Formats: sequence, structure tokens, C-alpha cells
Amino acid sequence: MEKVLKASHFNKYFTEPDRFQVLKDVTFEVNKGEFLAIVGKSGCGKSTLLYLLSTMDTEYEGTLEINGQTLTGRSQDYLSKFRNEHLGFVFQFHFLLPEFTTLQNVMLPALKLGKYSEKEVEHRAYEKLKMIGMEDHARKLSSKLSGGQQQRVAIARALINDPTIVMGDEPTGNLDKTNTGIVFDIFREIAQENHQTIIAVTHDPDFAAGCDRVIEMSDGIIISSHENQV
Ligand SMILES: Nc1ncnc2c1ncn2[C@@H]1O[C@H](COP(=O)(O)OP(=O)(O)OP(=O)(O)O)[C@@H](O)[C@H]1O
Repeated sequence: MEKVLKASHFNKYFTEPDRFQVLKDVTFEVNKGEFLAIVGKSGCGKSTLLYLLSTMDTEYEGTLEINGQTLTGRSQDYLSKFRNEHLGFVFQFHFLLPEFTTLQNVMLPALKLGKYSEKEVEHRAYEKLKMIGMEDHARKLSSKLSGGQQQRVAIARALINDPTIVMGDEPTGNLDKTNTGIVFDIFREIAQENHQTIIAVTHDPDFAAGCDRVIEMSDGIIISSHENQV
């Protein structure tokens, strides 16, 4: 099984207000196309871990490898380019720009990457919107969409550069049951059809139960990793 992410011996400390160790020797690997949930009680270190995996936080001990590239010790410029090319992010809140249309929001990360012409980017953005069933809303201001629709658009935006890994921090935390199901199904399809990897921090037991594997954390430690029969 091809590994797309290797986290080795992560230790992470916070020093304010007092020094404490938030991650303790966290080591795990993630397969290509795997749909992984990270669960655990509030404050156990899930978001801190995801932030390290996202390459946004570089203050840690240990090594991070994604797509065969060692990312520990790289410059901010290198990491920023790497993120835009290889990673997609979905958060609890959609962070769409309200004065931009749905289509423009989805296009933004690809325009920033500068790999495709504007025409190509627009075409790609349409394709992503089609995939999530939102192409009819392409010209609407994103602020005019429902919460569930906005989160779907945020996923399309995360997918625009065809990332190897999509990372989600409570991606359904702000959604009702129906929209949670829709978002879950999109992730499932991405993993199954496109072999893109999903790593999602979640508090939702039903969401976690549908993932391929669940990593459970407690007090900065991985206490279990089990595969679901899905
Ligand atoms: N910048 C920071 N400085 C100091 N302590 C922090 C910082 N960020 C988080 N913490 C602490 O680190 C611990 C882990 O936080 P983290 O947000 O990773 O937990 P979590 O498992 O994601 O929680 P939740 O499920 O509530 O989001 C908590 O005790 C939190 O208060």
C-alpha cells in the first residue's frame, strides 16, 4: 500500500502560560486513498496534530513526510508552495469570500498556483462544482448560499488543484445531519474514485464510523488505530 504521509515521533510543546507537552511521540502513516478520522476528547491535541500535518506549524520535534518529500526543516516559501500544490483544507467554517461568486471562490487557489491559464482554471472550477452538484450556483454570490452549500463549495475549492491529501478540521462541525451526510459522501467519493486521501478531525461518531480507519487520541498520545468494516 502506497504511503502518502508519514508522521514520525512528533513531540510538541506549548510554553504559555506554562510549558506542557501537547503531543507525545505521535507516529503514524496514512495510505493513498485512505479516508481517516482522528477522534478524541476535547483538548487531547487533535487540531494541534492536524496543524503540524498541514505544514503550517513548523515548531515541533519529529519528522513529517508527504508524497515522499521530507517537509521538516523546509523554508516557509517552500512549504507554502507545497501546500498549494499538494494539500487541500476544509474547516468547520467555510471561509468563502462573500463578495465573490461561487465560481470565483473555487478558482482562487488555482489562480494563486499559476499553473493554468484563467480559462483552464474556470473550466476546472466548473468540473469541481459539477462533482459536488453545485454547478447551477456558479454565478451566485457565495454569501447567498445555504450553510450546507457553502461547505460544499469550500470542498470544491479545496479540490481545485487536485491535492493528494484533503485535511479537514471538524469539516461537518457546523452542519445538520443531512448536510453532514452530503459532505461525508463527497469525501467518500473523492477517496474511492480519485484515490485522494482524507484526514478529518471529527467529534461526530457516525462520521468516524464511516471512515476507513479511526485514530483515537488521548492526552497527546495515539491510544488506538482501528480499521472500520465499511
Ligand atoms: N497556541 C496555544 N498555546 C497554548 N496552549 C494551546 C495552544 N493551542 C492549543 N493549546 C492547548 O493544547 C491542548 C490541545 O489543543 P487542541 O486544540 O489541539 O485540542 P483538540 O483535541 O483539537 O480539542 P477540540 O476537540 O476541543 O478542538 C489544549 O489543552 C489547548 O488548550
